[in-house]
Amino acid sequence: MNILDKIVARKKEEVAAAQDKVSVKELKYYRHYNEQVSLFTEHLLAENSTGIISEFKRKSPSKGDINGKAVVDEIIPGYAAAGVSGISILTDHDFFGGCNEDLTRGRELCKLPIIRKEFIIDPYQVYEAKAIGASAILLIGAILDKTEALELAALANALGMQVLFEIHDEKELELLNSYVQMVGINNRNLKTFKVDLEQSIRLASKLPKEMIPIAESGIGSVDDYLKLKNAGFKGFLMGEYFMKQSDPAGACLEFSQEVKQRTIKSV
Ligand SMILES: O=P(O)(O)OC[C@@H](O)[C@@H](O)c1c[nH]c2ccccc12
Repeated sequence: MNILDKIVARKKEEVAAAQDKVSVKELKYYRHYNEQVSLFTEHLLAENSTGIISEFKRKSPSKGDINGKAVVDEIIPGYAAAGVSGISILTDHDFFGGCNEDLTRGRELCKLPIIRKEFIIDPYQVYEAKAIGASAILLIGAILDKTEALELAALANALGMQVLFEIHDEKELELLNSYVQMVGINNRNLKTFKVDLEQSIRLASKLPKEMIPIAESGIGSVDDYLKLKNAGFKGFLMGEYFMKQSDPAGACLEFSQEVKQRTIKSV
C-alpha cells in the first residue's frame, strides 16, 4: 500500500465517524456556512498579485515534523500582512497534524480566500469545508475517478466554493471538468515524493486555457518561483519553505518582497 492508499483508507473511516457525529443538515447551521466568500481566482489575477498561496502545515508524510507546535494565530495574520493572494490550511490530522478548527480560526483571522487542504473523497467533506469557512477545496486527481471528480466539483461550486484540482500527469487531465477554476500541478509525486519542476512546466502548456495554473510543492527559492512564473503559472502554493523557519510569516514577507523587487526589475 502506498501512502496515498493509506491516507484514503483512513479518510473513509474518518468520514463515516464524522457523519455519525454531525449530519449535513447540522453542518448547514454552522456560522460560516451561509457566509459569502471572496473568490480565489479574483485574488490570484488581481493587479500586483504575487500569486503566492501560503500554506499552514505542521508535518507531512514526506518531511515528517516541519513545525509541530505551530499555532494558527501566530502565523496566519502575518501571512495576510505579507500580501499573499490566498491561504491553504491542512485539515488532515493523522498525516499532516491539522484539524478543522485550524481552518475556522484562520477564517476568523483574515479576509483572504482559504483553501481546505484535505483528501476529499466524499460529498460530506465538501459540505464540511463550507461549514468550517473554506473558500475553495482541493480535489486530488490521483484519488478520484471522473464521476467523483464531477460530483464533488459541482457540489463545491453550488455551495459557493471554487475548486483547485490537483494533477500530476497528462493522463489526469481527463478528470478536469467545467466546475474546476484552478488546476494545481503538483511538482511532488504523492506516491514517490520526488520533486520535479521541469515535469510541471511541460504539463502546464497542456492545460485548458480557461483554468488558472497553480504550481504546487517544492518551491524553495525566488529562482524557482520566477522559473515557474515565466512558464505561465499564476499561482504558487508554498508550505514547507515558510513553515520550517522559526518565523514563517516573516519568511513569507521577505520572500514576497524579493519577488516583487525582482519581478519589477525584470519587466
Ligand atoms: O510544502 P511544500 O513543498 O511547499 O508544498 C505545499 C503543498 O503543495 C503540499 O502541501 C501539497 C500539495 N498537494 C497536496 C495534497 C495533500 C496534502 C498536501 C499537499
